[in-house]
Amino acid sequence: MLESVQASAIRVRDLVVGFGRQTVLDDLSLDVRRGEILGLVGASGGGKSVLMRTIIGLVPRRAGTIEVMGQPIGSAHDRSAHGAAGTWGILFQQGALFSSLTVRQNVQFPLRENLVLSQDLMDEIAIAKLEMVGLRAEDADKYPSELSGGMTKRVALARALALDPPILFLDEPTSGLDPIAAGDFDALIKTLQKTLGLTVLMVTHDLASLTTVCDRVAALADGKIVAIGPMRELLQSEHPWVRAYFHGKRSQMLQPHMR
Ligand SMILES: Nc1ncnc2c1ncn2[C@@H]1O[C@H](COP(=O)(O)OP(=O)(O)OP(=O)(O)O)[C@@H](O)[C@H]1O
Repeated sequence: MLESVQASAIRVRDLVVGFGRQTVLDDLSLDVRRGEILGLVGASGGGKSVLMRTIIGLVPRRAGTIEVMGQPIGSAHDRSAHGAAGTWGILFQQGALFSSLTVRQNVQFPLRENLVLSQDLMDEIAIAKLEMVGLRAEDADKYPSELSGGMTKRVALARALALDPPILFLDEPTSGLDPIAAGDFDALIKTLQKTLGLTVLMVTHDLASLTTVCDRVAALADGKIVAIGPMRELLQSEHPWVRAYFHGKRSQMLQPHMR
């Protein structure tokens, strides 16, 4: 396949990240291809969030290089959560909407922070983003406390998409949702990938998401990516942690056909 088709949206090489005497990421390399949804799995405390936070420049690194859309990412702390000029949007684990702001104001927050736009235009953009994630214009004046868990995630997603970023980081997007809401959210991510051409890096423990939404899955163990590929390849991996993760008792109970 042509190099340009396979070009990386995110390229990580020989990354080392640690805190004090603890090394969390140890010579880690990873490519996220443009336009793909890459799922990231790993043990609890294994460094998935640290990897994501390092890619967006929030955590300093000890060694290694990171490029996002061909641009080197510095090790500094000076990046906003929406990336330089909207390079990425982020959906953090808790959704984290501002409770004192309405849905509309939450979605407009990155616009206010990064651009100078008229209120009318910002209102138009907010409604367009809400509709994009399956919410109605009527929801715009609600406060976060008036939303269901699924709606909260959708508003957080609309906010992450406010600046039309080419890359989306999702940290356990379906955690806390019932299986139907989780399935709907997965379908939404897939639709956004197709319609907007988004590249998505998604930390998830949700086996259904890994199977149905992710083009490839990467497994993080011992501070490195120990396996990467389509789900069917991960299921064949001989790596002990990957085997334990996908073929352990709990996984088998949930997905008997995966054996
Ligand atoms: N700012 C920090 N200072 C010190 N140690 C940290 C910091 N951030 C993360 N760590 C440590 O790095 C390790 C990896 O944490 P991380 O949050 O990336 O795990 P994770 O794989 O995302 O886990 P989970 O699936 O439970 O969310 C943990 O041991 C954690 O205590």
